[in-house]
Amino acid sequence: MNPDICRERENATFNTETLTNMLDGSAEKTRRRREIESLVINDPDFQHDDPNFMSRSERYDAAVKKSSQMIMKLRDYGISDPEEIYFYKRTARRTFHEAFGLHYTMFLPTLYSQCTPEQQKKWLPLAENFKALGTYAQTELGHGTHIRKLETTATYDPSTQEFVLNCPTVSSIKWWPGGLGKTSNHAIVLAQLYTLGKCHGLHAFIVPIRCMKTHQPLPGVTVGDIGPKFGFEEVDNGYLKLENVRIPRENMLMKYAQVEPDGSYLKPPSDKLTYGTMVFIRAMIVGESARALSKSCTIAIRYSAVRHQSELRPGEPEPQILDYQAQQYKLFPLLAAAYAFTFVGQYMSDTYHRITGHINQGDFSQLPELHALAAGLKAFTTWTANAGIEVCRMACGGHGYLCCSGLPDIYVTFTPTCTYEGENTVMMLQTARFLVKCYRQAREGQQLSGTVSYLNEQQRLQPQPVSSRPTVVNINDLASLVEAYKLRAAKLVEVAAKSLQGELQRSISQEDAWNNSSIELVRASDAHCHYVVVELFAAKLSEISDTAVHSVLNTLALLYALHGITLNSGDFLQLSQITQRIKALLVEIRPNAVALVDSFDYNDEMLNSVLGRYDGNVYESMFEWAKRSPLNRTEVRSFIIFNIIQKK
Ligand SMILES: CCCCCCCC/C=C\CCCC(=O)SCCNC(=O)CCNC(=O)[C@H](O)C(C)(C)COP(=O)(O)OP(=O)(O)OC[C@H]1O[C@@H](n2cnc3c(N)ncnc32)[C@H](O)[C@@H]1OP(=O)(O)O
Ligand SMILES: Cc1cc2nc3c(=O)[nH]c(=O)nc-3n(C[C@H](O)[C@H](O)[C@H](O)COP(=O)(O)OP(=O)(O)OC[C@H]3O[C@@H](n4cnc5c(N)ncnc54)[C@H](O)[C@@H]3O)c2cc1C
Repeated sequence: MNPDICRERENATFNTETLTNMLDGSAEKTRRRREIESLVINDPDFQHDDPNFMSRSERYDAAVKKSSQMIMKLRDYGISDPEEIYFYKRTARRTFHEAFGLHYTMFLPTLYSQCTPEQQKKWLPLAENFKALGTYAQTELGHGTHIRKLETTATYDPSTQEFVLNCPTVSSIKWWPGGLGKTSNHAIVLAQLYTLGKCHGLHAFIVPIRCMKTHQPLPGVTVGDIGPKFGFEEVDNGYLKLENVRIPRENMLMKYAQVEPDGSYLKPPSDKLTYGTMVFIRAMIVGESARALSKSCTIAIRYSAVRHQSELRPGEPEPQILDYQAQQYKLFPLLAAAYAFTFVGQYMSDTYHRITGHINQGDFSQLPELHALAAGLKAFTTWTANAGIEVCRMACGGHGYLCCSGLPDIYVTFTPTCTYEGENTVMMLQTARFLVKCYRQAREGQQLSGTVSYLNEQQRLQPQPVSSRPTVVNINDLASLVEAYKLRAAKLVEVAAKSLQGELQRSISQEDAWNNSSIELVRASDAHCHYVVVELFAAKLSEISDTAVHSVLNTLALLYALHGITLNSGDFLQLSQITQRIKALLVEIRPNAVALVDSFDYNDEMLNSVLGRYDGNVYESMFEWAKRSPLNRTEVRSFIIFNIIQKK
């Protein structure tokens, strides 16, 4: 064990196992998680070479094999709990997505949430036994964000009681769905529904695309892979062109809207229920932001504890780079954000399941807030985590740029979360739409609830414009900082609402007024989400009984809140005092930095990083990894080429 990393662990002021248990929910949950992870770690079938040594095709083939093995093994182990399946899979797939990913994350959830009981009786056994292997085909070449303008059509033919699906233009070709290129034999296709000559907008249909016996594309189906991407090499994102493909009427997902055999249309309680799967994934991505950022911090902080470089005091040995204030200022706010997002991810998941429970009982009243919260937190956390992974990579110097560091793979796998499932800017504007509506309701004296109730508070406190009030904070008191974030959010929501109002008074259209206020609208959503994150971090602290753990997390929470103020100093005051306080907090966190990342409890296999190894023996393992590179399988390669050139 590297002596530096040993010393770091000896210096910790809290028990990492206590914090790990808290993150898992209990000591028993930690034990069970580790037990499941060890099933993968000790399984020779999952001890394979680094995908970075493979071609794209080899990576895809290996991913399909792994997905298949996981299905069989989970069955053999009798593991059926969704959370335990997730622990098993995330250990086996390490940093990468799996070939069957869309089947699990979007195809199955759509069947669960949008099929009638009769449809579930038919399709769930097929899908749960992987006879029907599916994807979620919504995006087209011409439209990803503006889904009301998607062009694929599903036209009802009452004479045969079938829908006829068509992609009438090049821009209507389905493009991007994961698992579409080679893997899936079915797709949930989002198409404009036409019946009795009228268009009823976007609805979901189960469309067979390949023969379940031969896996060949079915008649009228053109399907394939869209080619190499920035990352996601294990996933065959594909294209799909449908030409007069007929499906039975019963293949329209009819839990909320129906088409009768005669073609008459029965509309849903809300036309946004078709969008339900997207809300689910957005809510789940918040937790993925926490995991990607916490893995990156684990790698960068452990490496910074064993890397010695440069000279801090003349004549002294080279210090650990973790002792540089500049290195601490890069990494510790991200460590704080990783903990913050872990708690927000838990809150978002709980809130999603609570509200969808009400929706399943027919109460749709909280759907707008769920949509706004999932959209905003997905954008807020992925933008922060995306930038943070890059900071962690660069904080590791040249070795961070090596694939064996794990950081490039984490980055290229995570970065599309800022785009898919709702492009982040668009998502922030969706949240802003909800905030402006709530602001206006508060002004009219309506009582708000949930995460926007502060808009009532700010109205009651002082009727004059919120934006005129100074923000004074006690920079050592988290509750005071939460109030500052709340006031900032209220201010920026008011600024955005007043910008809209001003634009409208210039007698331009609602739409132009909206577009001309987009900067303020996005900033208002960002401030709202930032307040929610800080508030949830503070709320979590109140649940922690262990004084040592409470103390170290309180320090992280103060750092997260104060650092956020420096990033948005225009919205707050007292900058110099805050900078000094931040420096003092960095010093406080320093002895616990490694213990804090240890508490995330990522085993080396899942971390997949020679820099972030638990034992800190970085250089030895880097050299071993490099020697396994395919280019090193032969000594004389470029020399032969060189000789050929020389002889010409
Ligand atoms: C288990 C872990 C999983 C995590 C990892 C997963 C890995 C998987 C890898 C990749 C998967 C990627 C899959 C995809 O990308 S699928 C495609 C995703 N596409 C999108 O997200 C499209 C984004 N665009 C939209 O959602 C919409 O176009 C829109 C931007 C929201 C606009 O929609 P629309 O034009 O209809 O709406 P308006 O803006 O006019 O608003 C009208 C009212 O509707 C409300 N609204 C909008 N959307 C929703 C919704 N989803 N739910 C509820 N309500 C919604 C909106 O608030 C307006 O309400 P109001 O009352 O103000 O009128
Ligand atoms: C790795 C990956 C996996 C994917 N998997 C799937 C999948 O399985 N199934 C599926 O259906 N799709 C999938 N997608 C597609 C994804 O959902 C879309 O790319 C995403 O919705 C963004 O749409 P777009 O690509 O059309 O971008 P656009 O909407 O064209 O965005 C381009 C730019 O325009 C801006 N913009 C657009 N509209 C507005 C607006 N109203 N106001 C302000 N600015 C605006 C955006 O902010 C952005 O900067 C995947 C994408 C990726 C990268």
